[in-house]
Amino acid sequence: MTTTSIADTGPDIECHGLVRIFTVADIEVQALQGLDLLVDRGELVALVGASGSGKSTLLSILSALDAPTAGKATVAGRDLPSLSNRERVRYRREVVGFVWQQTARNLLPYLSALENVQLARAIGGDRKHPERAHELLDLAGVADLAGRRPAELSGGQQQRVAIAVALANDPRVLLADEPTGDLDEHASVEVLETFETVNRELGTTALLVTHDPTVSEHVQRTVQIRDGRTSTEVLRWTHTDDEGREHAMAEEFAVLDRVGRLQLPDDYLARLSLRERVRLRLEADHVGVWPGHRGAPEPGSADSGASEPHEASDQTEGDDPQGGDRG
Ligand SMILES: Nc1ncnc2c1ncn2[C@@H]1O[C@H](COP(=O)(O)OP(=O)(O)OP(=O)(O)O)[C@@H](O)[C@H]1O
Repeated sequence: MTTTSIADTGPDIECHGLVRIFTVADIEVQALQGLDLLVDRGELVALVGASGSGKSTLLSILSALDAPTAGKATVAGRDLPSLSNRERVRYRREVVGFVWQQTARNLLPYLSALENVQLARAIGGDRKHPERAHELLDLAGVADLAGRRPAELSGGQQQRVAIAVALANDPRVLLADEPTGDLDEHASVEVLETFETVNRELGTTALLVTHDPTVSEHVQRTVQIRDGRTSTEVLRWTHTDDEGREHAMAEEFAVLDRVGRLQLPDDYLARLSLRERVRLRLEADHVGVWPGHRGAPEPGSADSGASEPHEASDQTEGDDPQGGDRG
């Protein structure tokens, strides 16, 4: 469904400094600790991360099921924390579609695949185009199973019907929480390929939260979340060489937030014993990072002196990210 209130420019998902604190028995858990995330219109992005890193918390906020403690969360131009109850219902019906891990949350067991899609369309207010439900099942590769109920479908088939249901009202953004969590490898690939097809054919923006290591082969970007913040991203693209052969390319980046923070990968920290404080040096085209603890090797010769030990009086208190050698 196209509504005039949906923004046509800018990223489809925009989170800045997102914080979510849960308080249980006077103990605070910081599930999201200033998370930044941008997903452009038409992107297919996977969000991965260890258990407890904050993935489901983020998805609950983007689904407008939960509100952040602080920070900004915008989807298709809608400022989620400021939505009224009524706007939230419309948002969930018209702007976003959901695919959950559990079939019971996606499909009604006593309706056929086709009836599940038709019902979702009717709830969205469109009873005029019955052929659309067939088209969506066809897009998801399950048109021949239209008359079957969920119990008569395999797990992978159920999830592909669930994708058709999620698309019933032509949402701008598709959100999926562990959509392949209960599936074997073969069925997972079929479901991930269905997300790819939907993204390619309909241009629907999609964010898939997953533990599935094979997801990276099916998306343009994999964002890693660590301790409630996005830490690294892997971008993928196809390079065509001079002989016309296509090569799948990938490169990993650290995420730099708006105030210049980044998380170094765990294995870098371990390999160089980086902890507590590090020395930084600004070079012509890069920034060097060295261990900063006492006895650690000093950076090699350099004339910039950006992070050399220096008189404390040269520095405004709090300006020195390394803390210098003030001990
Ligand atoms: N309702 C809640 N009350 C208290 N703490 C919560 C609540 N929901 C999540 N948390 C805590 O917030 C942190 C992030 O949880 P979250 O479920 O977002 O992680 P996750 O990355 O989705 O994990 P998993 O992959 O296991 O689903 C965890 O420490 C979790 O215990």
